[in-house]
Amino acid sequence: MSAVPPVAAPAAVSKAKPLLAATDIVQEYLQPDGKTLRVLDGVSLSFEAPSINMLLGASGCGKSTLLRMLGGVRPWNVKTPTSGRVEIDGVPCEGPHPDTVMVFQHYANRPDLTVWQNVMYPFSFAEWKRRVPEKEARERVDQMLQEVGLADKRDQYPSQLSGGQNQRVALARALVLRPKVLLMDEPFGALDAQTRSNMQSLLCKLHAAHPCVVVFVTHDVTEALLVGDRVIVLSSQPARIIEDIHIPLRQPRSADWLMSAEARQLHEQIVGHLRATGGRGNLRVTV
Ligand SMILES: Nc1ncnc2c1ncn2[C@@H]1O[C@H](COP(=O)(O)OP(=O)(O)OP(=O)(O)O)[C@@H](O)[C@H]1O
Repeated sequence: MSAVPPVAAPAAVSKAKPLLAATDIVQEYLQPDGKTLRVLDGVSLSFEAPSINMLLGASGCGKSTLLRMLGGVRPWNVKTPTSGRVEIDGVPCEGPHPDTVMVFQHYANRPDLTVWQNVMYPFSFAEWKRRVPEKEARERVDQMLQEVGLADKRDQYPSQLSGGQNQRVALARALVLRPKVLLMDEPFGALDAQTRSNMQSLLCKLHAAHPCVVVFVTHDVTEALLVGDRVIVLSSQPARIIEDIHIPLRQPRSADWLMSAEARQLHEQIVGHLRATGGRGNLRVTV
């Protein structure tokens, strides 16, 4: 009998840990009537490389719940997540993480601080004092204000700024920390169309200069297509992932591209999913 030739052992495949990963996430909330509301149902997502990832879904489906969870923000009286896990760089994320920052629609600028002081503000906390020497922090703030186009407003207060300018301050305060993960909850939702478009372009520019994983909640399909490298669509409550689209064309994407056959097909696909989920209102479709 001839000997069976030895089979070569497969080469070890080294797989980099994702920058951010959520695995089998279930979130349930106890309702005032004693019933349990399941909001997220087995959501798994992983983000390997710097990219802008848009999260779309009907109002109330659980987008903010998922986003806050990715940032380690836990409601004080609720076990979050009910089951499943979030990891940053392969390490379980149990609470707010220094490499993760959040930007909200209501930009949370301190009214008693100037623009410069607002962007410098995170460096007043012990963790950031330890991480970044004061001289470097000041240089970073000056540089960020240049990048967001607010160098000439550095001594003004938030009440003296427009909504778009205030959101630039919030974005500068987030990116000055050079985060690995930037979580954005409808950051441009309250802005007029022109300002919103300017902010979308600015975000793409800033992201190219400061690569990180951005997870961006929006109701706006056009915004998702213009800004996102990836568009993740959630079903209505309880949320599951029903579509995960990678957009190969690099930003900045033009309004002309939105009229292309490729963009129109993607738009129809996403809107179709959102409509099929029964989208309880609040779905903005702007193409
Ligand atoms: N701490 C909590 N306790 C109880 N229920 C909660 C809590 N936080 C959120 N919920 C419920 O979870 C559901 C999802 O809320 P969430 O804010 O995550 O949705 P969303 O998709 O971001 O909504 P929207 O698009 O309207 O902002 C809602 O029904 C909400 O009432």
